[in-house]
Amino acid sequence: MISVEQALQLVLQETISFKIENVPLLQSLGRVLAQEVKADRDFPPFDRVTMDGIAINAKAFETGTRTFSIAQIQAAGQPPTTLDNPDNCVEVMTGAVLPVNATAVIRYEDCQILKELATVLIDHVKRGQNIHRQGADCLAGTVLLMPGQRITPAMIGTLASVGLSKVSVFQNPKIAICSTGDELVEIDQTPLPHQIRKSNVYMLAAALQEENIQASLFHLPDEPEAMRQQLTDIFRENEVVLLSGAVSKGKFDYLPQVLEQMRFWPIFHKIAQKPGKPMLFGKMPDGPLVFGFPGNPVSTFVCYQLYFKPWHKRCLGVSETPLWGQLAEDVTFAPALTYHVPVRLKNEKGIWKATPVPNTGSGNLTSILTAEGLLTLPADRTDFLVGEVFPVTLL
Ligand SMILES: Nc1nc2c(c(=O)[nH]1)N[C@H]1C(S)=C(S)[C@@H](COP(=O)(O)OP(=O)(O)OC[C@H]3O[C@@H](n4cnc5c(N)ncnc54)[C@H](O)[C@@H]3O)O[C@H]1N2
Ligand code: MOO
Ligand SMILES: [Mg+2]
Repeated sequence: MISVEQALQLVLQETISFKIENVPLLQSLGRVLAQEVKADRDFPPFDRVTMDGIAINAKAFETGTRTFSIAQIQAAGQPPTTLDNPDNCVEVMTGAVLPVNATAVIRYEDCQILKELATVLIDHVKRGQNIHRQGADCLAGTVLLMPGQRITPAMIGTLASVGLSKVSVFQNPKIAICSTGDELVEIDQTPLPHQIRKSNVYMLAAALQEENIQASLFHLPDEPEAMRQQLTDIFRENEVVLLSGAVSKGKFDYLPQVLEQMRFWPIFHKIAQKPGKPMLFGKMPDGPLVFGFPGNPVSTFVCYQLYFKPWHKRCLGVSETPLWGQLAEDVTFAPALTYHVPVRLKNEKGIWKATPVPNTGSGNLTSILTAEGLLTLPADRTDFLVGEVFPVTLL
């Protein structure tokens, strides 16, 4: 059995290159950028007036002029006028181009305007005041965004500013999610007393939806030949297959043996962890990558979070910032397994305090309803004390 660290490393070694597609700007929200984005011009592209008021040549103020003749009015969106006499001023609006020869802008609140004359009421005027200088934010050619960034509303604003009506984003792989097990019925059916409704596949589909991936859902019966036939079709059509269940030691856990008959290339089966010990991972020759998550709902969910998600991020080039949480209660866990404890998280003065949620085992889906993260406690210890710090994965 391999360790959590080894398992993660083996999963991350199997990254694949996603195709790139061009989508209309607004459809790129939440997708991952696949192109470098540079400023197409200086930002701001001209000396921009930042207050409504009058533009003057500051030299005239310095030599004692206080009252200026209003020569023109300049709105935003107009080409710049020229201040050809230092005794004149131009009324300028926020967003307007600074008139040629003007070197300072004085707010209307600091002037008195009477007919065609503007008198400055303040004693100090600094050259460059209320002017956003051309290129002050960035110069043309500056790299603003890099591939691997998830597109946010603020980024949409930047993409719009540089004129990208279409954006290159990574295409997601075709993913299938398969439930297994004859005890499962569809969610719109009334289960018999010995049956349960499928939940894992919906949980996985929803988690993928958060990543903007629409997966197709399948169900495999506990019958090897039918399982093999269905998998043949699923493997032909998909680049990644997420399976839930049938990977442990039960008489009807046919998945490992069926996959073996199909020339599946196992990379690992079983990880020294709880939950999720029987996880299976490998690939089909010239076919999809296969994540075989253990069927217990919490195990499926935890393995998705700890192995699929980092794999997906790595494929997209999305960087991850490791997070740490401080145990808020003592925990004892004797087995020589890494223990992923579902925790509630509370930030106290910049430190994430992690409180384990009551947990009755990995069959209990409701135990992770209140959890906000998983605190990963190492396999080589039994007692974990309040105040100790461990890696956290946000859920
Ligand atoms: N003798 C041993 N038995 C078990 C071991 C072991 O090491 N030795 N490991 C246990 C652990 S840990 C886990 S986790 C489970 C994993 O089992 P499987 O991957 O084989 O999954 P199943 O047996 O098919 O199902 C387990 C459990 O989960 C329910 N399930 C499955 N799929 C769904 C679904 N789509 N929606 C809702 N619930 C689902 C299923 O009904 C079972 O209750 O094995 C332990 N056993
Ligand atoms: O590890 Mo199993 O994943 O505890 O239920
Ligand atoms: Mg089983």
